[in-house]
Amino acid sequence: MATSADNGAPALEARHLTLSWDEGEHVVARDVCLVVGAGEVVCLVGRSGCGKTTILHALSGLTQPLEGRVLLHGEDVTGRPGRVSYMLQKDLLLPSKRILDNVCLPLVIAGTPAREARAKAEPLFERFGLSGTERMWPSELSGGMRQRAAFLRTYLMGNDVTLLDEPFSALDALTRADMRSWYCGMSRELGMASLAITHDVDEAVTMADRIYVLRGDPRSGVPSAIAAEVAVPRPAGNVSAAEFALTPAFLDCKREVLGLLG
Ligand SMILES: Nc1ncnc2c1ncn2[C@@H]1O[C@H](COP(=O)(O)OP(=O)(O)OP(=O)(O)O)[C@@H](O)[C@H]1O
Repeated sequence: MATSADNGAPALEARHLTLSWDEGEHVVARDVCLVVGAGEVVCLVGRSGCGKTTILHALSGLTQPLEGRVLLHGEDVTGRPGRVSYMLQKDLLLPSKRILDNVCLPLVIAGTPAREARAKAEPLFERFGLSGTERMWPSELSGGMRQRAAFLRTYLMGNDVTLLDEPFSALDALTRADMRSWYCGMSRELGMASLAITHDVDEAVTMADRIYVLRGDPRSGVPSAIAAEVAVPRPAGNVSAAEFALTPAFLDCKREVLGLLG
């Protein structure tokens, strides 16, 4: 696992988080520990309702854990929002703004003059596969292109840790597969630390370097916990995600994760 260059600490670390949505009345997850290094894509998988989003909220600082700490490059940021990027299923592009102005929004909100923000964003359009869309409206773009624009907007927030809450699930199957490959390549290339939650085991094995398996049933009073950490045997060289999905290594890993989910 890669660590940040400056102090050797992981980009993101959760230490013994215990979480609740109602200040301790109902515990959703207990003693959650995980790390994500720079240049890594990590998935957190678990059945619906087991507490994945609750964990992501705590990691983003939107909520305060009952116990435990969240560290960014070794710094305690527990309960402090705004330090990591957060990608949702919906792209949340503003329909009344052209794509260039949409992706510039975080910079403009942070006080960067619009002209300067555009100058910073424009050179990135090609890298994000968005060339030619600068002057277009969100309604003119396909779902995949809109999602790329949302990723560029997130990237411009300047955080090197990104949390993803099932960001591809609103896309059709083919676009979803393309976007996963594209995103993971981009995230690794830029040295970002990405943590994605999903209940789709195929998606997790396709995307991740490592998978944390979350198990429990908080609705029945059984708080979730990390049952295991599984390393994904990523194929060497230029093997496409579709080809990887047909290999024994992929199927073995998928079987292991499904077994752990119970
Ligand atoms: N405000 C709330 N009121 C009642 N129950 C809640 C609230 N917030 C979370 N929960 C409960 O906490 C548990 C965890 O919810 P969470 O959304 O984190 O799960 P999840 O794994 O992300 O689910 P999904 O995959 O369906 O999105 C669920 O059992 C849910 O019912």
